[in-house]
Amino acid sequence: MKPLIICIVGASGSGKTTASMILQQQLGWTAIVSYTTRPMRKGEINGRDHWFVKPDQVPPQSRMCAYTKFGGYEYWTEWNQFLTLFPSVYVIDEKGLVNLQSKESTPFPFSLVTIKIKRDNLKDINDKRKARDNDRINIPDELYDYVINNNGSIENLRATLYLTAQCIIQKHQ
Ligand SMILES: Nc1ncnc2c1ncn2[C@@H]1O[C@H](COP(=O)(O)OP(=O)(O)OP(=O)(O)O)[C@@H](O)[C@H]1O
Repeated sequence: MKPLIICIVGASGSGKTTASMILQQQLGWTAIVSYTTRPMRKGEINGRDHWFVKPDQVPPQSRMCAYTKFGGYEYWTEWNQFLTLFPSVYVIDEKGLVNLQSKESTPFPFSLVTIKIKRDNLKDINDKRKARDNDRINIPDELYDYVINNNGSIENLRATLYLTAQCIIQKHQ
């Protein structure tokens, strides 16, 4: 069976990290944590939100699987991170997803499942983070495997993700 990577995409503050944590806690799925040159924000934890590294620690492209530049900072994962227990959850931006999709069959095959998280009224997100969303490319909703509206409570999100995960498991077993 091919490794299964669940890619979670969405605007800043839409709930991607929350969704990833729920899937890890609820289903025991592992997370693929990307490296970044972005400085750590308050409340973030190295190894949970990202692996935070200095610009001079960026490896050569040949070691990278998915790569994106977003808001002036680099984000990537390395091939060896995909050699884990599966399914794995991977919070990724649209450019990184397109990059990853282009590598789905090389150098070893894996299956991608894409989930878009949408949330209205992102009033808590500051302008700097909103401005960075201008760096994003638009992937139409219909090209995602699942689109989840995160406009209710976190409990609602938890319930929707549980059902979505059951669908994913059924399809890929
Ligand atoms: N359904 C919800 N109800 C209430 N709060 C929520 C809900 N979903 C997410 N949040 C809260 O919104 C904030 C942003 O969520 P989260 O960090 O998961 O977003 P994100 O998409 O990962 O953001 P970023 O891309 O900027 O890292 C967090 O404080 C989270 O607890």
